[in-house]
Amino acid sequence: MAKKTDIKKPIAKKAAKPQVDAAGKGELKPDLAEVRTQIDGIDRRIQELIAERAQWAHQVGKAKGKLAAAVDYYRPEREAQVLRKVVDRNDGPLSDEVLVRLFREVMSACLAQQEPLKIGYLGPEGTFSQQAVHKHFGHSAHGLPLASIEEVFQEVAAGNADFGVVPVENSGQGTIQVTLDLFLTSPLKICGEVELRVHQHLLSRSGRIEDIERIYAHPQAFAQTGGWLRTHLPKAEKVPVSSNAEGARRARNADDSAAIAGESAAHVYGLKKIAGPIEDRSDNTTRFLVLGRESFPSSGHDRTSLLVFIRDRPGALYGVLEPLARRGISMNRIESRPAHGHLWQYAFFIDVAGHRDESPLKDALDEIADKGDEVRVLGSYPVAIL
Ligand SMILES: O=C(O)C(=O)C[C@]1(C(=O)O)C=C[C@@H](O)C=C1
Repeated sequence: MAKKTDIKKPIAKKAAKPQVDAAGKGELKPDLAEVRTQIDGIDRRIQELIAERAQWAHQVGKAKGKLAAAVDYYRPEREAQVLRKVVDRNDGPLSDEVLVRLFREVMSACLAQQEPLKIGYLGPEGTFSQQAVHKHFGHSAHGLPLASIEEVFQEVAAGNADFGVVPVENSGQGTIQVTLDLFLTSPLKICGEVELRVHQHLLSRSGRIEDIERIYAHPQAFAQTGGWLRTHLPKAEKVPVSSNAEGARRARNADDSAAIAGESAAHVYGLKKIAGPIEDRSDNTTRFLVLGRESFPSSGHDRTSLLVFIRDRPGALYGVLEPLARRGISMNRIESRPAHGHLWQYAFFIDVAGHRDESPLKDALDEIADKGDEVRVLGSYPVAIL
């Protein structure tokens, strides 16, 4: 839980009066009807406050002037600041995760008053990408399931989706290379990141493990559950498919088939859970990036993704990293990919702390650009909040 900065307020103005319990053991318990009266009163106040907040959010919309579309009202840096304040104020009993989720939904609904945002993601429905969309944009945003990560890039670039959500790395399996490669040629900006705990489940029509001869899953899901599968279903045929939800869709049609997918796919495709969670590592987390067409200002706690094309000369990579290190800028990721069209030349994807418009990162980027290496800022965006 967050650092406590607030004085704890009473939960209700008037606490429910305790009573002696029916069994007469001397234990005090509150009167149920009175507790419910208190809850009714609080609910009324919460509802009034949510309505009042929605009216103010509408005023914010007007203050921004007459803008063309919903996408112009969305402010990721402001949302991050609102959520950080929620975490900072939290004094329990609900967890930071729960409160952030609730406040995200409130903001999502406030923004959708103008018009819901359209968010492209790797479909079909029931994928972890869809869960990431809900986690970051709330349920008032309109999800647009697309056939491939490439299509997510294309639809955002063409303006058919306001933003896109694409997976970029998994804590156990590493980088999703297709995503990085698409940045080599895309003009899109990264304007957010989402971290999602990924829980895999074995799902089938009957829910009986003894029926299973074939398993459908995305190659990443097979990699994340290899240990469990070797122990429990060593003889089953493994069929790789384009997404876990696609596997669930196939498993729906045959009693001898199962899919590895998230719980939401079980609901969407009417499957039963055979076992889960079955991932080999309990901290299995996937990081997603939010793609947009614009850059946003600093939120006060940001990360910047850079794409650096290194010319073939001694110490070239050092020349890029040294100005960052000298200023104490921490780097939490570096990844190289072959630069398209240049044999044996490499593009480096580097994530660093800070925002491109603020010192010390701004000064370091100016210095690197002066040396002649090509540095593209893919985006500066708020560090993921829970
Ligand atoms: O503060 C703003 O700019 C708003 O539009 C309000 C609000 C909110 O509900 O707090 C709604 C949507 C934006 O993405 C950010 C914040």
